[in-house]
Amino acid sequence: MRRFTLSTFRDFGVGKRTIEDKITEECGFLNKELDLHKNESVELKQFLNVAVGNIISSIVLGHRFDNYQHPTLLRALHLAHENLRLIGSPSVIIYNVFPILRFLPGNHKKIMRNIEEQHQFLRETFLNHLKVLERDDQRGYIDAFLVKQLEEKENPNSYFHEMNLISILQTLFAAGTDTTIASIQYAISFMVKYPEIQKRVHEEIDKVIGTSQPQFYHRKNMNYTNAVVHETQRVANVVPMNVPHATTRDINFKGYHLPKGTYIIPLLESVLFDKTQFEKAEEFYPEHFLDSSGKFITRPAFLPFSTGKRICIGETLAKMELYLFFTSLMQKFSFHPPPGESDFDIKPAVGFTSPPIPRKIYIVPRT
Ligand code: HEM
Repeated sequence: MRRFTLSTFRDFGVGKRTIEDKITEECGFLNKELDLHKNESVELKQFLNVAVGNIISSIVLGHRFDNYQHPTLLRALHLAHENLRLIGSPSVIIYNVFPILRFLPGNHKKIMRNIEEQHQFLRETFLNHLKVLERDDQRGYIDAFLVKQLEEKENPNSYFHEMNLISILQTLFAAGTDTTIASIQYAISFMVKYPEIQKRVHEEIDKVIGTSQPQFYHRKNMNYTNAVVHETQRVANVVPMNVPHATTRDINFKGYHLPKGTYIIPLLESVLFDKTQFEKAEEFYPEHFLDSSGKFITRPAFLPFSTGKRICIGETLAKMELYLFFTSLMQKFSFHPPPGESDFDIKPAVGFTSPPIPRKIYIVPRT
């Protein structure tokens, strides 16, 4: 399924201009929505939800939702995000350690109910596709999966069955939206908190891109902005517990014997905040990703997408979304604390992913 998903993502333009065109198109819609709230204080999350949700919709369904209030998209995103919050809640962490507690009421029961509702919802809305499937005109991931399912219908062991498709859609909506939205929220929040960094990003955009549409190829000349985006991902650490893994054989790690099957939680904080790798590890310091002449440099400990065989499959897509949404928002607007608030704290929410606790931000158009 991982291989099928990666190759189908490529067929539908991930890593190519086609997906870039979809993202830049969505940047335009997002800017228009925000423009309706210029010189107001708003929570950005509601707008970013739909913008990023529309990119996943374009890949899986083959179309975006025109209306930023569209109930189908909002419901799909709500169900996906609520469970990510609940999975990281204290009662679920305790339940994971002591599964005997499953008989007691608590968030673990709500998660199961949500999953059931989500499956039902995805089946009713997105799989309506089946009725109009055109083998030679596949619109997105769902069509590609359904064509494969038809091809393999004589194979009783095929992985291409409805339950797998529903689970994949559920995963893509959860993993592919919440993390990216949280990262863009952090990027803008850091601009609010550090106006002098915001000013440098604006200056670079004006110099390199001017008033043209930001494109991914600009990134090679956008050293400072690129460093800001990387530093955002490092400090934000939006998947703090990573995804649980297990040892596939007995191993010896730093003198500890870990038998095959040992449950491992590889905390990304151990690399992202490693003081031997980042000189001001606890601070927001874009210079971590710049050399002495101001050129962008990568760092080996920069692993927000994890590493190894199960590294995030959405890395290429997420990097493009993060860079393009951030730059085009910054091209059109400047971001400030709401009038009368001088202190702008950025606090992470508790959950499996860790977005900033939503705060209102004052939006000013750049003329
Ligand atoms: C800033 C955005 C993102 C971050 C920080 C992020 C981070 C991660 C991390 C840390 C993992 C765990 C890897 C491991 O098990 O070692 C992961 C897995 C995964 N991510 Fe992402 N991700 C992001 C965006 C996306 C997007 C846009 C998609 C899909 C469109 C996606 C789909 C997935 C999937 C399906 C997995 C499971 C892969 C597997 O187990 O084989 N992610 N991600």
